[in-house]
Amino acid sequence: MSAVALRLDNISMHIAGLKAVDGISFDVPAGQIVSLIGPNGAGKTTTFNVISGYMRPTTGQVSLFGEGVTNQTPEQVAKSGLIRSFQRTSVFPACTVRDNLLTALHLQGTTGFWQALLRTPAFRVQEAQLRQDAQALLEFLGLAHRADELASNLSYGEQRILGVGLALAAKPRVLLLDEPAAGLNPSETEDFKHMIGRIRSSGVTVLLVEHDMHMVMSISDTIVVLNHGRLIATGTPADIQSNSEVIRAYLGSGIKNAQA
Ligand SMILES: Nc1ncnc2c1ncn2[C@@H]1O[C@H](COP(=O)(O)OP(=O)(O)OP(=O)(O)O)[C@@H](O)[C@H]1O
Repeated sequence: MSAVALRLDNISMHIAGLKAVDGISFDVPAGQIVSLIGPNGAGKTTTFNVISGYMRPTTGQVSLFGEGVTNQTPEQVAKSGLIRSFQRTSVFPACTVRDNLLTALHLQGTTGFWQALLRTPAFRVQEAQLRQDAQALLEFLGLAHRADELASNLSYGEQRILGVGLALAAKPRVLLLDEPAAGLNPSETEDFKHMIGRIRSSGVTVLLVEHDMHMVMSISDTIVVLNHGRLIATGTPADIQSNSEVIRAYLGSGIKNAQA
């Protein structure tokens, strides 16, 4: 049996009297791509907010590789290895693609201000390592040919990929992706899909919220379906596509289009 990367145990989140999330429990197995789907207002973003420490749940526990992270701040959760990439791009537009990644990698660096100022040997060794890491990340993202371009000159799809690169620079064990395909054209969506596959192959567990059912059905190992704050189904893409409650609540007549 594979290890559990992320476990939600009876999570509820009441907001102004509304049960935005109502007693949900599910596991994200290590090394899998798991998608969280459901109609608008189902509670997906609220669940992400609870997992990543932006909201304190009304009830329940979140654990990451067996360690409780409920009620930790987003910074503490990130330190524990869970990084969230937001739907809105968060790149530095006036910096080159390479400098964006170097800045994100620097945030993980261990040498301090004085070492940097005095350019100590430790600083120079780390600097060389960061440049190598940035190059490896550029190649992983498929952005090596755009390395010296200003981020503001990238297409929307490339900026989204760079945004994920900034999250990867933090070396996550679990990556949360919020609607990665939103606003992407079909070829950008295809590129993004392949990149998510490469992220999984590199050993990072991925949990995503996504409305693009082509993407969800073709890349997910497991799908978790929410409706009105409750978990109504969990299973493989094939299970979910034939689940009558999910079809009624969400997939509806779009089921044919949802097939990978
Ligand atoms: N800060 C808030 N204040 C009031 N109500 C909220 C707040 N956040 C979420 N809600 C409500 O909680 C419910 C769940 O919202 P949530 O954004 O989690 O759904 P979602 O599944 O992410 O929807 P979408 O697909 O539209 O992003 C909705 O009824 C929403 O209006």
